[in-house]
Amino acid sequence: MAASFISDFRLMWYLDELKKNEFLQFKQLLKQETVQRGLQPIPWAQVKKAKRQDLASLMTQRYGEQPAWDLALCIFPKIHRKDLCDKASRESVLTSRPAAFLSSENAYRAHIQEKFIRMWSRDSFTEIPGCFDQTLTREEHESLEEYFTPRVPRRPHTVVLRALQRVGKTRFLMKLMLAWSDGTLYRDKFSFIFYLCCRELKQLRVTSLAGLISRERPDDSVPLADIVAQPERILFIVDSLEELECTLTEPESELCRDWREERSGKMVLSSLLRRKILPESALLLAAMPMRPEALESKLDHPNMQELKCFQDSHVKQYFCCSFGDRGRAMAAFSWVQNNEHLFTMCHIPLLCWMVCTSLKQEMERGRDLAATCCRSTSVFLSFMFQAFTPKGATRPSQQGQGLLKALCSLAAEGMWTDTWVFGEEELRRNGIGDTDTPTLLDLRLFRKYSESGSSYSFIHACMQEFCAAMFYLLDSPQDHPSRAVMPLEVLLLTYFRKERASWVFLGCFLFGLLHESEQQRLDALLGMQRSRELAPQLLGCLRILAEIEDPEEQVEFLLFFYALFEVQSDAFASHLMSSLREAHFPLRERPDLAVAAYCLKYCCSLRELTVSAIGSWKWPMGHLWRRGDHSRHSRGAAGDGWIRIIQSHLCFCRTRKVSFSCETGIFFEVFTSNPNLQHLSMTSTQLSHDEVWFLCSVLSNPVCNLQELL
Ligand SMILES: Nc1ncnc2c1ncn2[C@@H]1O[C@H](COP(=O)(O)OP(=O)(O)OP(=O)(O)O)[C@@H](O)[C@H]1O
Repeated sequence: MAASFISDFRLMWYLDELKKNEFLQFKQLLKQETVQRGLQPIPWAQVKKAKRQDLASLMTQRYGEQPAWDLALCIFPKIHRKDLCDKASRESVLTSRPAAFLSSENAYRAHIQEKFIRMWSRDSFTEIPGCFDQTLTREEHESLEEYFTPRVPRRPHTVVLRALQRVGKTRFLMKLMLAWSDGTLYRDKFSFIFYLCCRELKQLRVTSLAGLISRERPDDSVPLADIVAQPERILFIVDSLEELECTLTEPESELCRDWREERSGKMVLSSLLRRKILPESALLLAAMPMRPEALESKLDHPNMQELKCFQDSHVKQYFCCSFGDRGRAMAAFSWVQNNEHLFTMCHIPLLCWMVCTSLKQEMERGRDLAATCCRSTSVFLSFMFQAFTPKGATRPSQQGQGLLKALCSLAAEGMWTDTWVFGEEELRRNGIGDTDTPTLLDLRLFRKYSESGSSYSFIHACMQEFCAAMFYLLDSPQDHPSRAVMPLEVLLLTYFRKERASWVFLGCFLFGLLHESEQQRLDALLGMQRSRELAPQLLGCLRILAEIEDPEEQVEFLLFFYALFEVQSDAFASHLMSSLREAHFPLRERPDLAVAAYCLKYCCSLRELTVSAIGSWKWPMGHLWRRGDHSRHSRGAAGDGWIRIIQSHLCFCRTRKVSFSCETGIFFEVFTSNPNLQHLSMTSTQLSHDEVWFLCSVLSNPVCNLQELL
């Protein structure tokens, strides 16, 4: 855009930004200001009736372009619109730059646009045309603008976007880059935005910040030194921070002090994040919530944000678009919505795609979803079955079964060696040949880890966990090519003791595969009947765990509960749970409630129960109770239903000691129906005013037999 064009219309554009009352004040102050400066005032009658465009012309004609502009800049702060002066000074930096600078900037923007459009289409099999596109929504746009609006004057900005794995962080950053490259975002804020992906950075043994920037610039007509001379106009985006395992605790002496200094990729990044190089630049980091640990304390006043990419409405929209047929889509959606586990899964786009793919195919084959897709294990099994069964066949070919076996072997090795990205050697060791990788990519089980190189990962960590669980049904760990792979008993202990943070669903999948209704599908998929042999062994391990002394120290109850929930065997659950005397578990997300409700039903000998509600999940206390109307209960949210089920289980059990450390008193009501409950601990519980009222009313209830309240 020509600079002269901008200056001709500049005053009018700025006056356009004023609200009606601000524009009136501007006119009043214009009169005073011209008098004070000894300038000849414009007749008030003309000023009074002038619209914004007219006033801009009157001022420019009477005083000349620059003096008219200076007058306006002096008036804006007086009407509390200093932001317009700030905007003007930012723009003047932009327009005063030499033509070479502007053309280099434009070339860079064009390069970014091309690069990110290419990246977008590379990994887009989950995308639904016309459903989610490359444009930022209005809300996304507003929050991104807000992130870099000064909160603390003169402090450089560091924003951290946290979100779970595969939730769509990179996708969001791609949209940001595209919006910036076409001039709709941060136009006045940043001349350059550099996107650094830790996945790629990890592969660089030696580099410098200069090197990282140069990799991205197609034209070097402007020396790099000129670009970094204005660091406040640069934004660095760092994606997948957790990949680099950058602890940000490296000794200061090892960090770079200059953007040209060479170090490992990790050290250069650490120097940038710890503000040793280009400290005035802005930073936007995307990372998983807890990785690296205590990130917040290691950065300079970071603005921590949670990225919510795929919400309930998106899940619904995704179902509608991917099914095509609205009736079927809505049937499948309401089926999923009533299943806490599947619905939670669907908030990760990739898993939502997987759920839709499985449900759609099961529905097309006329199968009952309640029988084929009711738990996470069954959905994964459906997906696998469909992926490996050729069109028109009823079961996988022998060759397919061989590949599946190799895939499961790879997954098991990955779990034990904490590997999520596999190179050619690991693939070959586990029996996956060069010709198999395109098949696995086609089946959407694998994805290429980075554009360059030949490393692969499962499409989602859950998929790796599922395949690892299947390995134990397929093969004997002693025969695995890697000695790291341990026997089943060790796996279960490791899982239930939560010794490995990255093992989230492994144990659940293992037990889920034992479910009666999976057996036949599993036999057909694997071409053998090992699951029946394994069942007693697995259940025996669970029994040992349930009977150990001091269980709280030894196992994570909730994981144990989840495993039982996946098996869904009443006989087994009651056998294991009926002797359980203590249970201690946190409730973090909505599915935890369903699982706890299922298991507590069988805990008839429970003596002590500790339930803590942690995390940001909002407890629906408001639905359950309103002061002055204790009898009315609304069951709006699905979670309310589970709370009521838990309450009703607690009503019947002989629990005497109930140690609650909830953030709210959602279970208080049980004290009004079960006199066996005699002890309540609420240390570190913070009750709202309403909840205190509720507790008082519970305590005065004749059925309440509380003897001890801590
Ligand atoms: N709105 C969406 N609609 C459809 N698919 C999506 C959407 N958002 C993300 N995806 C898909 O989900 C997958 C993961 O997305 P993305 O790589 O952006 O997530 P991430 O959080 O950056 O992952 P990671 O944790 O591996 O860094 C990709 O295959 C992407 O195409």
